[in-house]
Amino acid sequence: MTQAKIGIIGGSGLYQMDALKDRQEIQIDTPFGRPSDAYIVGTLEGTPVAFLARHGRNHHLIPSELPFRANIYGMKQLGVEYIISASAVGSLKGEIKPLDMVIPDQFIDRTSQRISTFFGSGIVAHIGFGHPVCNKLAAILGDAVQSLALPDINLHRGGTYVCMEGPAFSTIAESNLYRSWDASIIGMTNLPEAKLAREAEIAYATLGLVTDYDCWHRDHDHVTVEMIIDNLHRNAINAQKVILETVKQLSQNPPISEAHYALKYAILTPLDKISPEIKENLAILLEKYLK
Ligand SMILES: CSC[C@H]1O[C@H](OP(=O)(O)O)[C@H](O)[C@@H]1O
Ligand SMILES: Nc1ncnc2[nH]cnc12
Repeated sequence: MTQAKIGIIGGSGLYQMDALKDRQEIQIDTPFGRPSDAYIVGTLEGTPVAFLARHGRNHHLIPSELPFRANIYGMKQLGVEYIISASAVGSLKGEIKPLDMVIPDQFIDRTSQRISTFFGSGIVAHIGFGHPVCNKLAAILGDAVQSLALPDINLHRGGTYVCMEGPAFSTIAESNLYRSWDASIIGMTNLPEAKLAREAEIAYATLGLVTDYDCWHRDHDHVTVEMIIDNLHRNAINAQKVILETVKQLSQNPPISEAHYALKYAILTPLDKISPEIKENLAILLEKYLK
């Protein structure tokens, strides 16, 4: 199978990378089912990357339906070691305005219907998740945004992303609750992805692309898809520039991330007590520990 060390997950509005050359569509089947769509593997200015549209290219999957495990496992099968995730988010702070970019360093889980682990059914592992984002990848992403100096767009390094279930947006009471927790942005997808990426020993960082002020701001209408569609398009153009620059910097100097050895001390079940079936299903995650 064609391999790529860098994976890109495109969210709402970002369904492809225009600059991707030598494209190959790769359909992958995983022990956790089919990913959201085919991976588009190709090169960005000479660097191999794998792109996946999180909701499918035609945006046909709601956040609760996303096959998160298959998406991350598929990336692992392609040899991905770094995932750059692009996501539309609502702002929970006055100083974070639509079209700004936020690189969160924390998450709060408000989901209820997601499977966020590869483990269970006979194998127990507990990864550390105090720092859910790879700080080295996040720094490269932030430097890429800064080096582009996009007019009128502020970069916010750090901040807490609230991951809600959706698909309906929040109530005012919920939005104000998250504000009282000092959270910065809200979305519906990134937490399960970040957790599974960590279990798969893939460094993960998010480029949050702000589309709205959710529903808490007195001077702004409550978020609707109709209201944010224009911002989604503008963000998708900016996101592609940032991703291109990030890939350039990352390929020149790929850092070793703590994510790359997240499973080293995480597995509690003795390896010789793990069934052959589990070993086969999780082969790609466990192979370096089973040698
Ligand atoms: C654009 S409306 C809400 C939708 O957008 C975000 O998607 P993604 O994170 O994939 O960019 C949010 O999480 C919701 O799924
Ligand atoms: N206000 C919001 N709430 C949840 N997800 C979002 N994605 C973009 N804006 C959002």
